[in-house]
Amino acid sequence: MNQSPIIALDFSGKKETMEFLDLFGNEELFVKIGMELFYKEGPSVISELKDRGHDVFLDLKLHDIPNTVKRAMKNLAQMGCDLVNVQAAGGSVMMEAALEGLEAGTPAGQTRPLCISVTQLTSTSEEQMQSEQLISASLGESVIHYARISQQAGLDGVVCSVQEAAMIASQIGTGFLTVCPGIRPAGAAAGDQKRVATPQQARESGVSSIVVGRPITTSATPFESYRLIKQEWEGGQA
Ligand SMILES: O=c1ccn([C@@H]2O[C@H](COP(=O)(O)O)[C@@H](O)[C@H]2O)c(=O)[nH]1
Repeated sequence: MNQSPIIALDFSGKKETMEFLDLFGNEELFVKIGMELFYKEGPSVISELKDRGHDVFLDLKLHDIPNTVKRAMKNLAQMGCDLVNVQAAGGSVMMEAALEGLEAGTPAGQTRPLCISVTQLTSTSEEQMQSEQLISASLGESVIHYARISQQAGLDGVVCSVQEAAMIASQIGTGFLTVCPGIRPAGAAAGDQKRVATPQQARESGVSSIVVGRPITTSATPFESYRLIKQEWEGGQA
């Protein structure tokens, strides 16, 4: 998978999104479309981003009965995105159905989008998980459990925080993707994120990919902020 930081394009519409991306010149990016942008603009925003040469993570976090997820994934597979996701809480049968849908919808001669599951949102604290989801395990145990059933269902990886990535790599294997939001350069506001880490901590923890939104999208100089985060993530010169 493309190792560049994944930029979360949490914008209200296509115009604002494309004006933001124009600031990056010809840079080939890995971008993430979430619910806000996709529900406003629909599939056309994916094809426009692909035409611009970007890799696309469609972050809709599907969570429904297996039949519904399978049929939805069949449609998503035809949109040309590179990475999609589901909620692990939907269960292993739902995750298997997601993969069946992706296989069925992928055009002949193309490879299916990678599919990962969300374990515990990076905006969730252990206290909140235990009191609101009534999970008595630790947050780390919950994430590992979800990662394990996701791998058994055939998924390619998980969304988790940097804090759980090394444990997943040691218990499940380094080939299993750990895609980590909640990334904040030192001193940046966490906002609604609870389990945060810097790009350097992400690199040192061996995560597969980082997802970064507001530290880039709300920056006065987005390309410069992206460049610095990428440099810290890669551990070298920009
Ligand atoms: O557990 C999760 C799953 C998804 N996200 C998404 O990542 C970005 C993070 O944006 P920031 O502005 O850097 O906080 C956002 O699009 C979320 O929907 C996540 O944060 N945590």
